Amino acid sequence: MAQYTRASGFVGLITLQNPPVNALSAVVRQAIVDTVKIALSDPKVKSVVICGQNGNFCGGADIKEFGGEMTGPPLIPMIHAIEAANKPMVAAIEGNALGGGLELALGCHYRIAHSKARLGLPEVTLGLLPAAGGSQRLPRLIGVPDALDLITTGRIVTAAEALRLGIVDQVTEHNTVDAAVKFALSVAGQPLDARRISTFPCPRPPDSDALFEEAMRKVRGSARGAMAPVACVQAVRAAATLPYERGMEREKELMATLFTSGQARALQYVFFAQRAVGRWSMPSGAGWDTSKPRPVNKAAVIGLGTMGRGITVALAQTGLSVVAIETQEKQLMEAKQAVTSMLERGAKRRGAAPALDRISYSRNIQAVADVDLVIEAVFEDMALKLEVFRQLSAFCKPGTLLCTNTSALDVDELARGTPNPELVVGMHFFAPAHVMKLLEVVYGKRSSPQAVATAMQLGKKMGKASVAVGNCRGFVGNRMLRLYVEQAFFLLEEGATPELVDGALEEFGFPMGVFRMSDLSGLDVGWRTRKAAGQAQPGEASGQSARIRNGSRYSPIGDLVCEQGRFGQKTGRGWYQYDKPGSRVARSDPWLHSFLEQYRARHGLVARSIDRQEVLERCLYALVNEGFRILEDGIAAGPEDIDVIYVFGYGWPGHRGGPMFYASTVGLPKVLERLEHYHQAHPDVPDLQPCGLLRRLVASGSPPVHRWREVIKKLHSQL
Ligand SMILES: CC/C=C\C/C=C/C(=O)SCCNC(=O)CCNC(=O)[C@H](O)C(C)(C)COP(=O)(O)OP(=O)(O)OC[C@H]1O[C@@H](n2cnc3c(N)ncnc32)[C@H](O)[C@@H]1OP(=O)(O)O
Repeated sequence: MAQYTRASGFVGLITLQNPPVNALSAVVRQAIVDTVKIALSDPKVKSVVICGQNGNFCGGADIKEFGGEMTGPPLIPMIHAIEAANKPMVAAIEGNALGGGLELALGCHYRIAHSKARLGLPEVTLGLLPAAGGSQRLPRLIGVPDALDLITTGRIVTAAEALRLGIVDQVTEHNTVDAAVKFALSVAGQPLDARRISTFPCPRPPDSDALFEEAMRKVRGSARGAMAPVACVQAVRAAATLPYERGMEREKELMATLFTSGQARALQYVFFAQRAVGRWSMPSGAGWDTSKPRPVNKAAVIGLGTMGRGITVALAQTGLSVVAIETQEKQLMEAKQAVTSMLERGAKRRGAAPALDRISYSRNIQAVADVDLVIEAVFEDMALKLEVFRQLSAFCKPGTLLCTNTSALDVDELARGTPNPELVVGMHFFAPAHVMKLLEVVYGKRSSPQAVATAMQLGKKMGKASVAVGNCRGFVGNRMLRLYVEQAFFLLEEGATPELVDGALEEFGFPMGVFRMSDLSGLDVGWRTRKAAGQAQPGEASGQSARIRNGSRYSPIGDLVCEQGRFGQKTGRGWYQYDKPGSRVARSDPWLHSFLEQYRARHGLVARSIDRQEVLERCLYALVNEGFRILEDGIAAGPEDIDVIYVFGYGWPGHRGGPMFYASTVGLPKVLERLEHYHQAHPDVPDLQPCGLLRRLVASGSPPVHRWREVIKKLHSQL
């Protein structure tokens, strides 16, 4: 709702009240309409201030209402009434003014912001556009180029930047409502014609056609099939080329298309999934609501390779003191230089001072003596990690949390090697660790809920989407990825090319297909793991037996490509060819195509025609099927956990909502039917056999994704 009071005798004060972010629900909109009427009809009131309760102006339209039937007064006429008011309307912005919240403020005649306020139009991240007049008012207020930037990216700006751009009229360090009331009194009675943004002409840059074409090219390049960024450009173009009323009509049309597209629903699901993963739980029942994190003020990072350096930067940027430890002098010096320049670059981007003095460097592991938490990031080798953990257990103060950054190793085995296994958790960072948004927090059988809570809180502080998952080979992300990549290899054997597979996946919305991604990350990484597991066997055998491991189909194609020294971009050759080692532009490679032909001939395989639909179904449904197994095994607590991991760590397109959400939109019966079909066609691939949980969900009427947790809970309680 909204509370109406009078301030300083002559100012009507409307306070939005809808915790926690004062979202513009139907009730709030109705209350705004009612209180504005009261203020405008009260002859004693000379001007009006709109503010939000609890230091937060407004987080925008109530996203939860988007799924259902819209009730209550619509936003657009409400904001028009505010703009048309004959008394000065002043927005007092503390905390967040986002989306519809900022659009409401743009309807006011003046905007006063606190120095810590954050303003933006992030609708594009929810698959929408600022359709309460924001796409038409903002360009009129700050010009087309800046409006395009903010609206197409959803970028949130500080009060200082908002002042510089002309979004707000004044920034205060003091009480914002007091400042706004004082300001409102000072402008009472002044003419308002020049303050109604909708009446401003939109400043049109001389080269506006080129500007919009460039903006469209840019969003099409990065949107990967997402509709909202394109619609945002179209809406701003309407602001620049049409009168306000017609621009509003265009905004409405574009919004209607987005609203019913399915992409908005997917992105809004991701928004809530991101929040849901914070409410983590462990199979014991312990979770976020029962486990208190330990305070972490000082942390250590052991091992300053690529991952260790990124983790050091991420920790220092969070405000922690960090001891960065590397035993080799030369590597320590190199790492120090690299960390310094990463921090300096980051600070320059943010316009802040680099956090260089938060880090101390040491060659001595005993420097961990006074830290609260250690993140070990040495080479992925169990014996080496066990030795490091043995030393940490000797030198750390009691209660220090011991985290291992690993993408594959067994967290329980590592914990067993320490006297306090309850203090051990996995923290699977993604490279580059200071940039990538995902963190898998891996709890072992004996990890204490407090240790998990501490790692989860630290992840959140680092700005990561942190997901608590159980311990198994590959955890959640890599366990599912293995099957996706494996299907891509099988498709090559059956007649596909890397270009076909990558083309289908990139058209789906991945930034890179399997093979371009493998070239980027290095083919040798997986080869080393397969060799260690005894799967990759040197030398070329032929016939079917060469393609079987432990009774299941195996493709040695990746191993054979590696045997040629083709490790991807770094060697200038991989699944594609590159101009030179390190170059990034992938070109089709005739060598690879003839290698595939010879391979098929040697193994008696007849190439068949494969279409993009089959590529998608094989790769994506195999991945989704493993996701169901992960849920069945209790490694992830719900589909949201898996979806957040895939959207934030594996390039899954957000507008498709993550793999489990995607499966629900395809329809679980269809996913089941296609998996059954492919399993029948490939009985030597047991992973294609549909998971029991998937069958169970289909048998129980394919409930919507938000109800899967109930089915899984029931399933686990029956075991
Ligand atoms: C015809 C006109 C139609 C449309 C035009 C307008 C469209 C819009 O306005 S769309 C909404 C645009 N706003 C946003 O995208 C902001 C979304 N919110 C956030 O980014 C953040 O929540 C925040 C920065 C405002 C606050 O962050 P933080 O303090 O970290 O809190 P949480 O994110 O954990 O949020 C707390 C709690 O609030 C729920 N919530 C937040 N924003 C909204 C919202 N706009 N509508 C509904 N609910 C919202 C959030 O889900 C959390 O609750 P749960 O933990 O229960 O999920």
